[in-house]
Amino acid sequence: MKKTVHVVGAIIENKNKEIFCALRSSEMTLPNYWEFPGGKIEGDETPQEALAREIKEEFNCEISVGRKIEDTTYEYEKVIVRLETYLSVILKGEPTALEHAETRWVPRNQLMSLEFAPADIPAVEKLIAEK
Ligand SMILES: Nc1nc2c([nH]c(=O)n2[C@H]2C[C@H](O)[C@@H](COP(=O)(O)OP(=O)(O)OP(=O)(O)O)O2)c(=O)[nH]1
Repeated sequence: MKKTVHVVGAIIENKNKEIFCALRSSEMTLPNYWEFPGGKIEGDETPQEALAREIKEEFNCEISVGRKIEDTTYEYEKVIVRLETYLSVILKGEPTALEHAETRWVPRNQLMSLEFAPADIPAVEKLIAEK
């Protein structure tokens, strides 16, 4: 049976209403797809705690986690991913990509021009529809 992993992604928005998007590197699982950065929830972490930890680990900055945007489950070839995404803002620091291949700040109406991981598409569509 396929394993289900519970993943959280941060939809970080700046003052210009742009959203922080990160390109998974060729060394990561699901390489070369754009994503909302984050990762798997560990132990008894809340989604908010997991997100803050992952963003600190992967981008060396501090975020504040706000409202939930989407909660979708997507079945990949080898794994089932439950992805919860939360709107977030940067509290401290500038995000520096420590593991990702590239990062970009993108206005909502241009999100579709990036090739997002399939599990992220419902969140992308919701963000575009909101504005
Ligand atoms: N972080 C994140 N992962 C996503 C998104 N969309 C999506 O399908 N995924 C998938 C990719 C991975 O299979 C899984 C999370 O992996 P991860 O690489 O971020 O987390 P991790 O460091 O804890 O895990 P790993 O790659 O070492 O196995 O969820 C997304 O928007 N953000």
